[in-house]
Amino acid sequence: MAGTVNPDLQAERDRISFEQEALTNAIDGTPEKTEKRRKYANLALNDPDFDMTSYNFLSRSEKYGAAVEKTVKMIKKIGKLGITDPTDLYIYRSHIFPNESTSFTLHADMFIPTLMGQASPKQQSKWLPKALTLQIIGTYAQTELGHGTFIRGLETTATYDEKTEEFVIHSPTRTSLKWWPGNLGKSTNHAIVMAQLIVKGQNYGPHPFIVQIRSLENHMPQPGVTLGDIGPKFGYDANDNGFMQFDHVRIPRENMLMKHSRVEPDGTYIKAKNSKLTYGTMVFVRSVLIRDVAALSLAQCATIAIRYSCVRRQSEIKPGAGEPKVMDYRAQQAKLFPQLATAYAFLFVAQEMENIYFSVNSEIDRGEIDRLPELHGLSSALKAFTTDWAVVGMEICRRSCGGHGFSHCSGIPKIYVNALPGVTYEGENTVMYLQAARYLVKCVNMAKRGDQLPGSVAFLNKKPAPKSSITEDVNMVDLVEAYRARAYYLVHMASFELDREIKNGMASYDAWNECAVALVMAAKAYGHYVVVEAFAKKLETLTNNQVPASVIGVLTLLGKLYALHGILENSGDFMSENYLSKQQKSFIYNGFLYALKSLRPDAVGLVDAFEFPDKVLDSVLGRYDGRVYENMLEWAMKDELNKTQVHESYFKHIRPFVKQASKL
Ligand SMILES: CCCCCCCCCCCCCCCCCCCCC/C=C/C(=O)SCCNC(=O)CCNC(=O)[C@H](O)C(C)(C)COP(=O)(O)OP(=O)(O)OC[C@H]1O[C@@H](n2cnc3c(N)ncnc32)[C@H](O)[C@@H]1OP(=O)(O)O
Ligand SMILES: Cc1cc2nc3c(=O)[nH]c(=O)nc-3n(C[C@H](O)[C@H](O)[C@H](O)COP(=O)(O)OP(=O)(O)OC[C@H]3O[C@@H](n4cnc5c(N)ncnc54)[C@H](O)[C@@H]3O)c2cc1C
Repeated sequence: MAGTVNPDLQAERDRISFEQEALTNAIDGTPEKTEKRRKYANLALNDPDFDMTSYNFLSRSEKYGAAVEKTVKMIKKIGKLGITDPTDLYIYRSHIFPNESTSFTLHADMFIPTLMGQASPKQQSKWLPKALTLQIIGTYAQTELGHGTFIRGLETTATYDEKTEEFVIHSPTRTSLKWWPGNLGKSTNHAIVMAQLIVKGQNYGPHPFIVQIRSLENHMPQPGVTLGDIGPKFGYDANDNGFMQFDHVRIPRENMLMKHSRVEPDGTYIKAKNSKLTYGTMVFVRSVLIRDVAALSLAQCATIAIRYSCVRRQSEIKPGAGEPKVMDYRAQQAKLFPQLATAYAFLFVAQEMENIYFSVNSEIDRGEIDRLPELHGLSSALKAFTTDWAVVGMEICRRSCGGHGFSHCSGIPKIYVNALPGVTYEGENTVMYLQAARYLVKCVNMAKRGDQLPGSVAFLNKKPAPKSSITEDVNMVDLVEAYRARAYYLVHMASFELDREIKNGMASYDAWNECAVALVMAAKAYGHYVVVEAFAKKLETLTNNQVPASVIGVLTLLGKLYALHGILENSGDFMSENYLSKQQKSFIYNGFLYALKSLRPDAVGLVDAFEFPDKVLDSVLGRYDGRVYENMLEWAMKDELNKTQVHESYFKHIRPFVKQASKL
């Protein structure tokens, strides 16, 4: 019956043990934040102007065209509605473009943040009003055909000409072509270009420059600029990731973004307090990705897979007793509940990362840069750790939907391919782990000298107990301590290996490469520890804020499940040096099984609490009403192949072939 909820799903909702609204508030951060999210989400969702053809049935060019059309409509609405706060804008946008790029994604997420973080106040007053009102539309053009990771290896040059007080932007080689920048192929007319700054023959390294790349009149490339789209990709269809070549393009001196370092008219170079401040936009996006790409994408896939698993019936548990919901198979719970718990864990650690980002950033704005290394180390580790696990988890969710998980009707492929490049962009994950490890190794040496380490690395100041105190009644405190111990030992082990190679006469750079396996393991263990600890801290905060006990109860189970699952998956680490005994390992295993069983009745409630609207999930399998079978056929009929009964290729190829074959 249309309009009613599938009784199997309704039965799940009827037995939820906790106060769902309070949990939703905890996910959002506060009740006020929930209210705000709902307000801006509903503005987008209830607007008939944004009811467009389903994304899944469009060609790449149509997807791009639809994105441009929707983007322009959205911008007009934003003006009318007077939405200005970045978070409100983000909520509004993400309900119009769920798991898709807008034509101005890079403009909003990197071009404007770069102007805010890298331009001097005078430059900001010139460029920001134009950017905020879309008189200019920009992207962030750093990566080249030959170099993405190694920014110091970029080949694009910005050579200062003192006579004209201009920079000459040039692409000297084929590998220096800018390659990948989002929205560069077709949409934008300006770019922040990262180029090697050359003044009086001296190279001062990569710096940001603002360059007009297309005419504001007819959108044709500016003289000396060659532009295009880089072609089809694994996903990200609506985004016109592009290429760009410069042939001695002149820009005024004032177009170098000069908040941190400057070039005076006479060519005098004034260097930044820390040259890595130039990389600030990447740190910002890495911090944001943890929630907006890793946590939310995984939470959406878990929602789809768990709802569907409560509607899907298959096989038998007890012979002859009928087909159970696939959610009732313990093996299905063991696949999906850890993904659900991970989504929660990533949402909570993202809240912490956001607080740290803003606090360190305001210190930087005051000229205090002491905490920059921690911000870089932590955001690198968490960006890599959360995106790595999110894509693994999303694939597990997809498989848990059986065959239908492979269809776009599940909604999972779209979410997955949108999140997948998060493991590569903004710093390839292995490279990010190694950056975090670089910081951790330094911290070990500082701790050895007796320095007190800050925030997330303070754990390196105190040697953990040699044995875990985990008992049969596993609790969050012991679990956090186990993760702390694992991170401590793996970081020390990597640091020890490095020192040993160097003492044995190896050059430090070769030793670094030799020890990369241990260093990556150490950074992963650090990321894992930070996530588990953030979960425990969130539980503490919620308890202190008198959140209902039912919510604390179910979240504690989820927190434990996340931590227990991680130990089972990495038991070698935890059992080395007998930190965890065989008996304790059995406590962990039993605790895991207990958590699966205990969470089962609340599974649907726990995903409903995320409040992803159907329009965002765009999933027949994960519909709120659970009416999956009633809608699959209708969905499939939208495909172009179903527009005619007999495809034209039959007349062109099959019929002539069959006719000919029948004559033989
Ligand atoms: C948190 C805020 C929440 C806000 C909420 C408000 C809501 C607002 C809404 C916002 C919208 C959100 C939307 C989210 C969706 C986002 C989608 C965006 C689409 C993204 C598209 C993709 C774009 C890109 O990919 S851009 C290109 C990115 N490229 C990279 O990341 C390149 C990676 N490489 C590097 O970063 C470096 O080159 C590196 C680190 C690998 C090495 O650099 P190096 O120059 O070779 O340096 P090295 O010699 O190794 O190190 C020297 C020294 O410097 C330290 N270091 C390096 N980097 C940094 C840094 N960034 N900061 C500080 N320190 C740094 C390094 O550790 C060394 O230190 P020492 O050991 O002490 O010498
Ligand atoms: C969808 C998408 C959107 C993008 N958008 C933008 C954009 O808007 N603007 C922009 O400027 N760029 C953009 N990029 C580019 C992106 O930032 C780079 O691809 C990314 O930083 C990785 O760099 P790379 O491609 O050079 O990888 P590589 O560095 O070539 O990586 C290849 C392999 O080498 C390994 N490796 C490299 N260096 C090291 C090392 N030091 N130690 C150990 N292993 C190493 C890596 O781990 C990886 O396995 C985008 C990319 C994608 C996929």
